[in-house]
Amino acid sequence: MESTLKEMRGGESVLDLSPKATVGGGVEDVYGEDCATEEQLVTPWTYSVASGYSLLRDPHHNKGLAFTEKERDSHYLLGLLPPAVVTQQLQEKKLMDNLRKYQVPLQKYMAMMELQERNERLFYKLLIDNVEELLPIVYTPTVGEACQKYGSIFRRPQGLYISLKEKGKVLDVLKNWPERNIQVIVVTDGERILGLGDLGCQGMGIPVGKLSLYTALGGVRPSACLPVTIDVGTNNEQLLKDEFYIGLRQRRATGQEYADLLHEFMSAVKQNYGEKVLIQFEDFANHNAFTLLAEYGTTHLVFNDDIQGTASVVLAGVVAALKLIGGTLADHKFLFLGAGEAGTGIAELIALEMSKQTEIPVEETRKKIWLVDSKGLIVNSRKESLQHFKKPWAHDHEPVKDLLGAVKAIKPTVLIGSSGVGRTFTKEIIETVASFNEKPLIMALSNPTSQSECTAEEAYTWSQGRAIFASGSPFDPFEYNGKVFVPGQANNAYIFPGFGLGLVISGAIRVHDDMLLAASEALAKQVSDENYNKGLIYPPFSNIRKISANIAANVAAKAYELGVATRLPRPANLVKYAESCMYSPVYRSYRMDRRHWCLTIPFSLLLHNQQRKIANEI
Ligand SMILES: O=C([O-])CC(=O)C(=O)O
Ligand SMILES: [Mg+2]
Repeated sequence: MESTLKEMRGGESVLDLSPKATVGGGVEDVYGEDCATEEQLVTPWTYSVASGYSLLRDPHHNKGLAFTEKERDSHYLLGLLPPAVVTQQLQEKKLMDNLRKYQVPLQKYMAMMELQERNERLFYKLLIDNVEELLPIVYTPTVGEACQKYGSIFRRPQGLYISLKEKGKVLDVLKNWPERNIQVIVVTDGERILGLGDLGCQGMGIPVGKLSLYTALGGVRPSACLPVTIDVGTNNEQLLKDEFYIGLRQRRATGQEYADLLHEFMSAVKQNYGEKVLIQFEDFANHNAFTLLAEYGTTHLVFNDDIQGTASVVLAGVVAALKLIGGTLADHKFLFLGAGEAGTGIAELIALEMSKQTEIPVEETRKKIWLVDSKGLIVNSRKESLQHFKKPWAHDHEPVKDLLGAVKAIKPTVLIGSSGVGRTFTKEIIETVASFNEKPLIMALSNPTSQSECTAEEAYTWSQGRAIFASGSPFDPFEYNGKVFVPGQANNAYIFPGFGLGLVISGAIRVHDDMLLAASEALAKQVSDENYNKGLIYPPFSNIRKISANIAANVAAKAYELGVATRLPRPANLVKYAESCMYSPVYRSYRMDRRHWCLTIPFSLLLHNQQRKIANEI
């Protein structure tokens, strides 16, 4: 009985004893049952959806004008819609026409959020079919501005808010979420949103945006995704004074109080969803990001996107770029501006890959990699005062106070910006790097666009068209001396959706560095000669579902190899399996059929009785 209740909730049921509509089977039904959780394997073979007015208000099932005459008749919709019946394609065309009329990206963002709340399938259809155009709207850079203004643009809450007020009740808060079969959680505490700093509770835009990409780019069902914001206060004075601020109006809790709330959250997640739910940490400040990953990496399925996802995507770009700049990984010398989550995470994964390729110990390969932070080059004489995650990067060298000095002293072949501070790759710095490299690899990773270390135009112009350039936020193609250069987007969006899908389909219970290398390798392999000819070191996002399936397959294969996969037996063809598991946003047809109706009613009654029983127990 208990399982029936779970299944019906997982099956998006509503408690309604009026005649039920059933949803015809489709690929994603198979996904829900075959690829989701064990419990779902026994899901009743009919889903119930709301009818009438509530069906039009239910974003999971609403199709608007695309409801057919038959569906309108059988689902009590007659008169509730104007007479025209249109296809999903026509709806898509109209929405794209409307979106393109907005001049301001934030208006497009708000229109997309409204669509997500009104008609989820159409939202994902639009996003998947127009990914290159819409990614910068629902994701970086526009999502950054949306977070900054979240208090004013806030309409309906999305995701789950867990604040200090809920201390001791976090499990109850999780139970308030309507979906039961959660596979991926993205959680932030809002302290370091992109390169924009502490945005407190308004950071919610990030987990919401990342999870939209989990579905659109990685094919994880929307109902299996849970965005969470942990609100422990904010140190952002402007927000604390803002009358429209939506979060706790207090300074950030730290130390034991912070650790206790996080611990309660992590325990409640495991208790409520089991050990196969992926918890992705996003945009935590350095001091907490490393601690949380170390603390929960051995007990939970956790992944830090800023440390590990960014590392994997940048390693893929560097490996792909070798075709253009020549040499092996170990032939290159790397210099980073920024020694936080992204910088040290990328550095470590590059050192690890170098070590695997050369069989030289990682302690040695690290010496090819240099990092600069706000106090200058990280060198041995600074070791005592360095934060623990910077210590492995302290090499023998005399002190150097800034990036320009470090560029001159180290003479890197690869320059990577991960400091969160915009416009720090100056003309002099790029000209200096270009003076001793035929083809310097320059990666300006900080987000959003305002925080990028340099623009695409600057990188190409100041290197006289010789730089291989990629950036965290998107830049338009740029023409220099008659040649069009297309900058690649070195953004973890290439990695996390496929990476997460790989964990989900294999039922992995732990993340391992080798899986990050596997994801990276799969991504680098997707770059074609046509891409290279344009100076690209990443494949276009328009192929992202295929890329994600390949990443997922490589990650899942590694999970099986490492013995951390629980979904047995291992599917023979993991790429095909990953593809077959992906959510499709195409509308499902709803039918009314006596056979189903008869079967649906008893389930509903059982559910109804079960709910009543629970209510009595409470
Ligand atoms: O969200 C993005 O675009 C990439 C990312 O994780 C960050 O900058 O923190
Ligand atoms: Mg991030």
